[in-house]
Amino acid sequence: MIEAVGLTKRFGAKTAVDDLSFQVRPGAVTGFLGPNGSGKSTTMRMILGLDRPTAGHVTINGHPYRSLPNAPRLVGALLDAKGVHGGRTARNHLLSLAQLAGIPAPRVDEVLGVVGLRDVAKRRTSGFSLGMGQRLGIAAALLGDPQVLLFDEPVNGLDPEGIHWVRNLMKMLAAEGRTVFVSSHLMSEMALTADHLIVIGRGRLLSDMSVKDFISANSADFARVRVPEDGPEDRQKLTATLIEAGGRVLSEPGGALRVTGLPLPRISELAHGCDVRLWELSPHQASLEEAYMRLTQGLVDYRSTEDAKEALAEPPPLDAYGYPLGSTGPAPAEPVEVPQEGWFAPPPPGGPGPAAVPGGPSPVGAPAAGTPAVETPAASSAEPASAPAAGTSAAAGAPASRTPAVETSSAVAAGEQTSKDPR
Ligand SMILES: Nc1ncnc2c1ncn2[C@@H]1O[C@H](COP(=O)(O)OP(=O)(O)OP(=O)(O)O)[C@@H](O)[C@H]1O
Repeated sequence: MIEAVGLTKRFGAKTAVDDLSFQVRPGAVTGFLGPNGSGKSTTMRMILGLDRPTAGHVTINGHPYRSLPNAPRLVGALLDAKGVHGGRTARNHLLSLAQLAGIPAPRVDEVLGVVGLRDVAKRRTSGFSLGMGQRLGIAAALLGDPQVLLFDEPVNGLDPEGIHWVRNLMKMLAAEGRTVFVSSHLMSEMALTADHLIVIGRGRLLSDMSVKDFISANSADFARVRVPEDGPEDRQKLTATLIEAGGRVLSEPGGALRVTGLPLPRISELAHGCDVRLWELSPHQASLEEAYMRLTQGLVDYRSTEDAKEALAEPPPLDAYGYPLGSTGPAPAEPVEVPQEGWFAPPPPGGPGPAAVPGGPSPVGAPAAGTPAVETPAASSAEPASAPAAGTSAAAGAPASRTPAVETSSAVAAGEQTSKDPR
């Protein structure tokens, strides 16, 4: 088991790791996630005794790495696959590591076979591709048949077959009772590989829980409801009924409704009660990537100036009609388009306002009594230029008289919304 307590690392004025405490248990793959520069590699380096903590400590099976008897046989790590002498062959590289750790030479050929490099064992590593280098780094980590394994971005540069292989390898190592700690930016891969997640942002712990709990904690599940396309009145009627029953409703560009706050059977009953036929009633849960983006998007240090989410990171608080609070000026001619992002469901009834759901479609507040509050929904992440621009310009506008939320919804209902549904 790896255990960090109050682990902190400063480089001059920069705090790379800030009071981190966590445990990585055996028998499971623990994913280590965080945006670029959040401190993952520094944490791994401290675990391996390569960086000295400024404060706190980290142990492996109760001992700091440097005090472990025969550490190379207990702990294997892939930190930087490029850290190899290019003039050596793959086999000689592993052989030198084996000799330093007192590992018998036949083990070298064994691990070369495991990582699929037997045919190129006698080639100099300077000619290796990125993926071959990663495989060699994994071979080095496996050399001592260790109980504790750390992998920093192991699938970096691997082809799909290689990624699949690493996934199975990690799972197999964990199933054998080993401790497997692996960092990655590939969320789809982590979702398939990891059992547990430790997520950090700017050096601090953001989350420490199972993958399943992480997704439920950081995403809003919703029901997608679709009525026949020839029935816009039915759509309005159903929307009003759902809101009256305590649900929250977003309107999708494709015509479907996203509903939270009501279980699926209740939605079905309510539709039946108001005599509206349904074409679709399906549950939706966010992916790990969506949940991760939702948790970390305010903590990303490096972001492209063309990144659509930049405009969504810290939306200003909005008033009941989707305009920035306290703004004044001429009303826009068109209904307001709100900042949009793919995975957001409406906030739960009585739940947090827009500031608590960064980047989500802005809740437009309670409508006049009896008026359905359909909110403009998520736009395609494949269309980054249009959706945020619309949201940003709306936020930047300074209207004096407000366009009520329901006008936005009726524009959507009438098919005037041009954004595509990302799903
Ligand atoms: N030796 C060093 N000297 C100064 N600053 C450092 C040093 N090592 C890391 N840092 C800084 O510490 C912070 C955390 O870096 P680290 O490499 O641990 O992040 P990371 O989460 O592994 O990033 P990535 O996902 O991009 O690999 C960064 O701001 C980095 O610039």
